[in-house]
Amino acid sequence: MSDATELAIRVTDLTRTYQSQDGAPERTALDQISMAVPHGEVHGLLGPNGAGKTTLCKILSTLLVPTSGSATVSGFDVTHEYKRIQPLVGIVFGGEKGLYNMMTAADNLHFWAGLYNVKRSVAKERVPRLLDLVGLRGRAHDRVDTLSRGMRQRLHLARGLIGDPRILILDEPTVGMDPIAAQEFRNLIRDLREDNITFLLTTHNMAEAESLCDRVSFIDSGKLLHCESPHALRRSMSSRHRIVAKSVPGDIAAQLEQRVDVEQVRLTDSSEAHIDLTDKRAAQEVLFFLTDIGIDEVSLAPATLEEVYIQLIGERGMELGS
Ligand SMILES: Nc1ncnc2c1ncn2[C@@H]1O[C@H](COP(=O)(O)OP(=O)(O)OP(=O)(O)O)[C@@H](O)[C@H]1O
Repeated sequence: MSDATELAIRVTDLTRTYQSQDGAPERTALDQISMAVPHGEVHGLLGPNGAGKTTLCKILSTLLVPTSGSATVSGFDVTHEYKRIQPLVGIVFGGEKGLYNMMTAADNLHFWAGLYNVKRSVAKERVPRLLDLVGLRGRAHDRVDTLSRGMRQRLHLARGLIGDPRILILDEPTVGMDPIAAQEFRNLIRDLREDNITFLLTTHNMAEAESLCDRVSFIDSGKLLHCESPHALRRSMSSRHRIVAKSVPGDIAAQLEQRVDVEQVRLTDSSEAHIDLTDKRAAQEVLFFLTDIGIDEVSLAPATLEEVYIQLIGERGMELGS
């Protein structure tokens, strides 16, 4: 057996192209991507519109075949052993796909249980349990078109779990949810981690990726740019050095702003000063200076994942993936 069996997902030199209509050149959605995701990891797929994230999710859930290269899920090849993969993988696509509006929440889950070959007796126990898990037991007998968008997303998650998957692929699962519903959804994912489910999560929400993911892969124009923990990425990729200090007097803030290596000094509502500097050395100097004059609530703050994203991908903005 190959070492791929130790991994939930292994992708090797994976390329996927799409034929275009009207004789236009074919489009390369994934360009020789390689990555490995161990069991139990929450792995984020980040990148701009058209980067290739959904294409990767579809290949791993055996909805699409690769053009070249290979991918395995729990050691099974997506092209040749897709029947072994299907029972292991749950898919949750954001938006409207995958639920039948005219059917009730419970009937939708029973329907999908049938497609996943879940025994009736098992489904009878599992459907109410999953509805409970996603907070929809009270709406079990309501038609899907009477549920709010956030509720439908939670029902999507229950649908993704109906086959008792080992790997759950979530493609923008919180899109369109209000902040509370999205928070509850994230809490659910944290709870599910306890069951050692592996998650592949596509999101444009950097705070979500930062709070949920063990590691993230940045994809841009079908290529993998970086694959690291959010924390490591924030530390290694950031060219920004920010000092956060409490109770900085106005004259000191003004004095710091005069330094050539200080980009900006911003005073926040919580009486913190955010001092952005051009390099690490300058940051250390300012750090020493502040502690010297008795300001002891002072620290270096790494960039957020969102800032790293903008740094990596932002400059090309809307051109990407077009
Ligand atoms: N069925 C298709 N036919 C032709 N081209 C496609 C098809 N599906 C996707 N593409 C193209 O492949 C590229 C990658 O698309 P994909 O949907 O994988 O990106 P994405 O990263 O998921 O984007 P988004 O964040 O907008 O959902 C894009 O250029 C897209 O236009």
